[in-house]
Amino acid sequence: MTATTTLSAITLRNFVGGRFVEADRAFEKRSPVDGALVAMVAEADRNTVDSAMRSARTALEGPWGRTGAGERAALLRRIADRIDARFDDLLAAEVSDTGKPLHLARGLDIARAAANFRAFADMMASAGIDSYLTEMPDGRRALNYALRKPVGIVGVIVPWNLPLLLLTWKVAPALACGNAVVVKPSEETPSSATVLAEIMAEAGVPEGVFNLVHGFGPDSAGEFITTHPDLDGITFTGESSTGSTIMRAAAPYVRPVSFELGGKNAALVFDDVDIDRAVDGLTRSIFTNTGQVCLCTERVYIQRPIFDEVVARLVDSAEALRLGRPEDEATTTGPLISTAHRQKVLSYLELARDEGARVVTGGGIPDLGSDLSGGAWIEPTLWTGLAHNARVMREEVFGPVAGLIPFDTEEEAIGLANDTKYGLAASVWTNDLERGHRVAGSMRVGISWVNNWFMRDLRSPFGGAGLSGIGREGGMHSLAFYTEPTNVCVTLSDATPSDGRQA
Ligand SMILES: NC(=O)C1=CN([C@@H]2O[C@H](COP(=O)(O)OP(=O)(O)OC[C@H]3O[C@@H](n4cnc5c(N)ncnc54)[C@H](O)[C@@H]3O)[C@@H](O)[C@H]2O)C=CC1
Ligand SMILES: O=C(O)/C=C/C=C(\O)C(=O)O
Repeated sequence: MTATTTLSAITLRNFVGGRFVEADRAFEKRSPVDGALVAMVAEADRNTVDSAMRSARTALEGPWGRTGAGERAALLRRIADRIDARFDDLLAAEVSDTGKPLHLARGLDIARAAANFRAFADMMASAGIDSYLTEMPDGRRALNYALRKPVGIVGVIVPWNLPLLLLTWKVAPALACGNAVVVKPSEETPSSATVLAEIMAEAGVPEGVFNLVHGFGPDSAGEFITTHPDLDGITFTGESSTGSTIMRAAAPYVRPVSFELGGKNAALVFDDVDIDRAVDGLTRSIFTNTGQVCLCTERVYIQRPIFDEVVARLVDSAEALRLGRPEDEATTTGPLISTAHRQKVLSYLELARDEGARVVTGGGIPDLGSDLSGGAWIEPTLWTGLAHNARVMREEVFGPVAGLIPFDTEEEAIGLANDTKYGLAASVWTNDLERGHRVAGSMRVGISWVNNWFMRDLRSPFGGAGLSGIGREGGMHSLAFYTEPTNVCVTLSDATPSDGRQA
């Protein structure tokens, strides 16, 4: 993506204080399908971010700061209804930015955006509060209860892989809890967030509660948000090293952060498994969204007696994937997000070869004809023959790739899967229920699936251990992050001394 000063064709603007505003600079968003220009995007400068922060503060100090949970839940439902009404606009926006297949964006990204608002509306409307009847040793009694208050202004910074899904996963609970937000989508995916800003206005979200600023990370909108003195908390999804940078920005102000970062997720395939089911699940877990989901599998450990068969079946599945234009219903797999990201993925494929991998399918740039030659296409790729400690088996690639490694015993497989600095997700494939529970429970990760992948319950904790993040979101975990409790302790009865006098 290139920065430019051409302003005449700006199509996507920043949304501050309830209206779209002008900017002095703009950048191009190009399609990863064929390199065509998708939009000129207004880049927010420091003043625009300042103004977003002021609008957010004004909203918090106004009627928004006094809304009840029921009122906010009703607002979230109106937003969800508007997402349904603008479904096709969101779909078009998401697909033109990412190049992902229409059916994927329809079934996953846009559907989840509405579901995120409805789920947190339900949770907020029905959530109780912490309360304790306290009995002191001397006989005094009190009622403790914790009021849930908004954190304040929350900076929401999200990546390009599941743009609307991840944005709404954070905005929905933040608004449910009464916060105001300043959000920055990735520079690669500005479109669906802009439609969401329109939806916020249509649904009646008060001015200043939802602010959208476009731009990059360092020395741009991302940095201006995370270093802003008036910010109260940061929620971020993206690369682990960006998480470190944002943590440093948060440190001087001791701001709460919630991070969902990278992964190097393992799948463990035992020889008692139903191979059809495992191959189907692994194919999805390696290649969905062209491998650009933080939960995707990049390491597959397969028990030795079925290793050759599973490898052959996975190769067949990878070769059956159809790369092509998103609007073609037969397309299973889109491009990577950009040619810059493809360069990174290709450098890992080169590294795999240098480290001694045997590439069993894929490994390069496909020839999809001259129409698509300007896109960020890459072949679904699998390799074998690498030791578990090879660099490419330890670092996140974030593409449609995986390394396949045999193992002998359950203990060995658990050790291999857990031998990583990441700790986001794992999947276990077995027909032995006891083993499924045992192995899934011993994974050092935030989410561990047995015989499935990416089946989500929005009430469950979501996040990662180690380099994969800090904290959890989802259900009550989101309500905990997006609120600041004030515990109130009220005396119910004073102590009664043993001789009967009042204390
Ligand atoms: N969920 C995940 O695990 C993801 C991992 N990645 C990996 O990260 C690599 C880089 O992709 P990026 O989109 O550049 O990820 P990133 O982590 O740099 O960007 C994510 C978001 O953070 C913003 N950002 C970047 N630097 C920032 C800073 N210093 N302060 C505040 N905001 C900042 C970006 O503008 C974007 O909105 C990819 O090649 C991929 O391997 C990318 C996206 C998601
Ligand atoms: O289901 C979710 O809430 C999130 C899924 C994926 C990511 O967080 C990611 O790919 O970054």
